[in-house]
Amino acid sequence: MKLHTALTIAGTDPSGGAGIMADLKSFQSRNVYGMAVVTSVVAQNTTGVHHVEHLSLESIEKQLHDVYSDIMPQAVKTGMIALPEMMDLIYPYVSKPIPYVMDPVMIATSGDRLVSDEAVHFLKSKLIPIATVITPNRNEAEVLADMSITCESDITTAANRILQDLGPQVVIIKGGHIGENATDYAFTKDGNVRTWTSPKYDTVHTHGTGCTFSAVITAELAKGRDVMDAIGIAKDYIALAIKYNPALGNGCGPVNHMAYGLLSNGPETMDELLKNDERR
Ligand SMILES: Nc1ncnc2c1ncn2[C@@H]1O[C@H](COP(=O)(O)OP(=O)(O)OP(=O)(O)O)[C@@H](O)[C@H]1O
Ligand SMILES: Cc1ncc(CO)c(N)n1
Repeated sequence: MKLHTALTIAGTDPSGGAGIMADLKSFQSRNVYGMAVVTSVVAQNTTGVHHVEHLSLESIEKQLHDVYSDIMPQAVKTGMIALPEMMDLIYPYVSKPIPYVMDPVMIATSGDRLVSDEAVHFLKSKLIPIATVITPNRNEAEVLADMSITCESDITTAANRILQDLGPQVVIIKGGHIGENATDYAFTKDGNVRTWTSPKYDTVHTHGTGCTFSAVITAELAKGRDVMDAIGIAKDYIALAIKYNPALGNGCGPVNHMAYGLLSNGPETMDELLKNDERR
């Protein structure tokens, strides 16, 4: 059976809610073969980040080499890349001609900082310009556009600044932290704007929502799906994952990666899987 392939380059979460663990769960749920390069080992759980250890550049380089020299991913995403030197090293790999989703991770759901100021500068000058899609939340968009965002028109201004000054193909400003509903706004380089809205669930269990959302987009792009369709699937996936969260842990708990597959009539029916098998 032929499977599409996707790679995440990010930090870890031993409690399974965010980072690489959330990415691999998302890839798997979307029937994509997931691969992972670890940048930093993070001791964290639903209550916060408690310790961070960055892997050596040598280790990251060897992991990247082992993936790309053997199983070429059809799409790649980056999450927590804490240091500018790591970005330098990752740059040639994410510049390959496959979709690149960059989640500009800066701060964990718990409020803990995950990357240095210098790394944010590098993110803007190096990685964002070559990204297919970037997925900042409100705070991250404020840092990237260098302005505060308090209303819908600020979102448009910030997105246009990001597109013009930093140059990704598509910027999605996520509305998890803005407004009464959870509305996400996508702006493309060629002037298209689209929004997706779901109810905003009144819950603390949103640990790893950003990682999950961008990982589902990556999985769909790996299948060759159009960016806007990929975002629509990711939006439905995250809304159900939050709604049916398993209420785990003592703090901000993780989301439910099984909800979308169980509850939606997604395209990956058993029939389709079998048809793919026959085509092999
Ligand atoms: N309470 C909520 N109810 C419904 N959807 C939500 C809620 N919170 C976030 N979302 C959705 O989850 C996705 C991720 O957005 P969010 O703003 O939480 O990202 P983030 O802050 O980067 O996540 P993280 O906490 O992992 O860093 C978006 O599609 C957003 O609209
Ligand atoms: C490793 C990692 N990446 C991203 C986030 C953001 O949620 C997190 N908490 N941990």
